[in-house]
Amino acid sequence: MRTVETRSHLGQNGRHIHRDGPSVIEFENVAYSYGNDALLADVSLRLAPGSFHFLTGPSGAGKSTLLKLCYMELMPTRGRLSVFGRDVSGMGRDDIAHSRRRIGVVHQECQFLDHLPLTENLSLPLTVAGRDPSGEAQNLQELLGWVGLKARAGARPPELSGGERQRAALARAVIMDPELILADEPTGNVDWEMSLRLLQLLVELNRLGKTVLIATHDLNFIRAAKSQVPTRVLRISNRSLQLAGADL
Ligand SMILES: Nc1ncnc2c1ncn2[C@@H]1O[C@H](COP(=O)(O)OP(=O)(O)OP(=O)(O)O)[C@@H](O)[C@H]1O
Repeated sequence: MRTVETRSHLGQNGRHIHRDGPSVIEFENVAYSYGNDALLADVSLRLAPGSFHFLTGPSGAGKSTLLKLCYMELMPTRGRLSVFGRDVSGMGRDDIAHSRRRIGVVHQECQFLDHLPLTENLSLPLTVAGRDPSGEAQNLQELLGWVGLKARAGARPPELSGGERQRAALARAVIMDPELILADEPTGNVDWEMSLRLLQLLVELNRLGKTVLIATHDLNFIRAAKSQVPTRVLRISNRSLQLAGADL
């Protein structure tokens, strides 16, 4: 693991995190409905800076929906949601875009531009943010090394294995040095060895001070994380959030 190299780039926000500071995310009695029926009702949750949380629950319970609320892709139907201390209901488009830059997202299905090599795919968030990727070449190389993909820098996404794509997705999610990482089933398509490798990367990011929220069905993955880092496991059940039992 190339911890030292990576710290120079990824520790920038982490170093300043006060773990007892304002919540990164706070749900207060939040409800969300796609149609008439409430999918989530009365959800209250606080993610403290630097905390590591899992979100679990049956398929269709609303895990991805809750992550989308955190990323402000969806807005609560009822209740109050604050992201980095700001009530999302008062945010305009620019505020949302600004807050999103502080969040790195790893999706269930990694979306890449298939015609571009990996390095260019990874530097897209920089371009979107108006930064010149050529000035960040060193950071890009460090990130590729950190996720073990230096040798694959010129490969196009369809040439990558499932595990390589997941690690590339994680590298892309953290290229802007986010304070919060949201991962939706990051181990969905990879074997156990690769799951552990991804876990190691996520734990390392958390040790650099980043707040981590992972939605997963994979109880073994959760158990492996619990042996390495203090975590809280939340379960969506009956449309609300509960702390999972000590069996996990
Ligand atoms: N855009 C949408 N419009 C209407 N219903 C939706 C929409 N997105 C999701 N749903 C429904 O909301 C419910 C929760 O979906 P969600 O993806 O949040 O669950 P999940 O817990 O992440 O599931 P899984 O573990 O299978 O990924 C599902 O019944 C789903 O069909």
